[in-house]
Order: sequence, then structure tokens, then C-alpha cells
Amino acid sequence: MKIIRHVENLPKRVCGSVITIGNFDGLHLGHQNILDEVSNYSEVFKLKSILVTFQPYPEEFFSKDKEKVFKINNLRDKYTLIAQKGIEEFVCLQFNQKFANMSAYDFIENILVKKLKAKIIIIGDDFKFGYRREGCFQLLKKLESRYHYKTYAQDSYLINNERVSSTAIRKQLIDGDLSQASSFLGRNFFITGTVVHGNKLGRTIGFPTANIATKNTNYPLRGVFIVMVELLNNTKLYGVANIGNRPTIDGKKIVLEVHILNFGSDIYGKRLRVRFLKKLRNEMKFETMNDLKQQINIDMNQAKNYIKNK
Ligand SMILES: Cc1cc2nc3c(=O)[nH]c(=O)nc-3n(C[C@H](O)[C@H](O)[C@H](O)COP(=O)(O)O)c2cc1C
Ligand SMILES: Nc1ncnc2c1ncn2[C@@H]1O[C@H](COP(=O)(O)OP(=O)(O)OP(=O)(O)O)[C@@H](O)[C@H]1O
Repeated sequence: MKIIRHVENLPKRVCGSVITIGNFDGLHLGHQNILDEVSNYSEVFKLKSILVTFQPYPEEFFSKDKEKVFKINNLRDKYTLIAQKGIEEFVCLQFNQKFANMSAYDFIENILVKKLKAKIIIIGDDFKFGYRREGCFQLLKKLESRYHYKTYAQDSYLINNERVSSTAIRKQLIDGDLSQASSFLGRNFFITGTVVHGNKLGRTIGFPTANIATKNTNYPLRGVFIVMVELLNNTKLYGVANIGNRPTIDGKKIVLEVHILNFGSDIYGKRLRVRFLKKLRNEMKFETMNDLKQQINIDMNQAKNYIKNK
């Protein structure tokens, strides 16, 4: 699956397909449900499956403080999750002022019909698009016969009567409700990043930590967690992680760092994925490094018990 970034001169293979559109941040169970439907139609009608998304997200584009908008997944992870669902083509359009001013009607006519030559369009029942979010399923339906495509709306995917959405998951993560967020996502929330050099104080108290750098450092979670660490060669290891500014050492920035259990290899520069399994506690300020060390020992024992009982 290649990323296609422009609708000009689209490769022929992309035209005349089954299309779905949206942000798909987190690729949660509602999204997964839509993508299954896209794949079904694609198989039955022998048409390619295409996902059209935007970068930045419209919400991000309109926000005054772009840094503050947090995304559940970065583009790379979103791409991987979508590819794993079997979608064949990934169209990622630059959301700019021109796009923001485009009416829903123009989006249908110019992008979906003229450029993509859509045959089947599948969206969620509440999906809105175009200038002032004036486009919706009913508009797509109304223009079906004029533009010779078929459109289908997927019913809302609910959990305990609540519609699964990226907005709901972001709120759950910010509120520290990891287990609810995981149940909406259909997997544990994860962050992927690269191991960078820290202050190297961890090893002096017996807990070397991998400091993880990510592009989007606006982490939704705070505190100490049991995690699963996946190195991208598919090795899976357990660990304990902290996300916070480390008040004990007067840290300023919010960082994510992981102590991997029973592990001693050099992984500087390696990419790894941290899956958040369970929250243990909030970050605290300790009087001495020794007090912090004792607490991390307790955290590790809790993690070991959790793993044993899995
Ligand atoms: C499991 C775990 C729990 C932690 N809990 C706290 C905490 O409650 N308060 C705090 O100030 N720092 C906490 N830290 C961060 C440590 O202060 C930090 O790992 C240490 O200072 C080493 O930093 P360095 O890797 O940059 O050298 C925690 C780290 C880990 C791995
Ligand atoms: N729970 C759901 N049930 C059915 N369809 C959904 C669900 N959530 C999203 N969709 C559909 O998936 C596509 C992509 O959704 P998008 O990411 O834009 O929405 P979202 O998850 O509701 O995010 P947000 O909370 O930012 O509105 C859209 O067609 C949308 O209607």
C-alpha cells in the first residue's frame, strides 16, 4: 500500500473503486467495522479498496494551538493499522485553506467523482464533510444517480450505548481511563518512538530506562504503567513506564521512559512500540532518589505479579 498525496494524475488503479473517507485517528472498532465493509464490497464487486484521509486533521488545521491537539496515532502507525486491515490504497490529502473552503458539493463532484471516479462510497451514518461540515450521507445519496456511484451508510458502532469515536477515546485517555480506551480501540493504546539518550541517572539507581522520543510529544496519559514493549523485529518484552516531568529530579519536559524487565541490551536509536496495559499510579515527587528507587521496586513487583497472572 503506497501513500498517494495528490489527486492530480492519480494512477489508473486507484480510479473506480470502493472508497471510504475520514480521519480514522486510532483506527478504533467503529473504523474497523467500516473497513471490513469496504473490504466486503471490494471483494464482491472486484474493485480496489481505497481510504481517503487528511493531513493535518481538519480539527488540527482549525486549531489555534496546533501543538495541543493530540492524535491517538501518528500517520505512520495509522498507515500500518490500515494496511493490516487489508485496504489496498491510502490517499492522504493535504488539508489546507483551499480544502477548508471547498463546499461539500464540490468535494463530491471534483474529488470523489472527477478525480477518484468513485463507484461505491461507504461512510459512517454521522459523517460530515466539506465547508461548514455541510456534506453528509443524504447529500451523497441525492447525487448518486447523477454521478453514477452507489453510497452506503454504516450504522453507528456502539459500546454500552455510547458511539465509539476518536473524540471519546481521546477524552478517556486524558482522563486516565485506559481500560475503556482500550475497549473502544479494540487493542491496547500504544505510542511508537525512537530510543534516545536521557540523563543516565536511571542506571545509577539500578533502573536503566529507555527514553522514547516521538514527534508528537503531547502525550495524553500521565503516570506509571505496566507496558509491553515491542521492538520492531517483533520481540515482545514487559516493562514499567513513566510519563511525566519527573518532579524528583526537577525535570521540565514531559517524557516517556521505560524500564524493560530482564533486559540489558543497547537499544539506542532503535524504534519501539510501547503498549499500555495497566496504570499503576500517578507520578510522585520523592525526597530522595533512594525513595524513588524503593517505589520503582514496588512498581516492578506489581508488574511481575500482573504478568504471572496473565
Ligand atoms: C517505572 C518508573 C516509575 C517512575 N516514577 C517516577 C516518579 O513517581 N517520580 C519521579 O520523579 N520520577 C519517576 N520516574 C522517573 C525517574 O525519575 C527517572 O527514570 C530517573 O530519574 C532516570 O532518568 P534518566 O533515564 O533520564 O536518567 C519513574 C521511572 C520509571 C521507569
Ligand atoms: N462508531 C462508529 N460507527 C460507525 N461509523 C463510524 C464510527 N466512528 C467513525 N465512523 C465512521 O468512520 C469514518 C471515519 O471517521 P472519523 O475518524 O472521521 O470519525 P470519528 O471516529 O467519529 O472521529 P471524531 O470523534 O473525530 O469525529 C467516517 O465515515 C465515520 O462516520
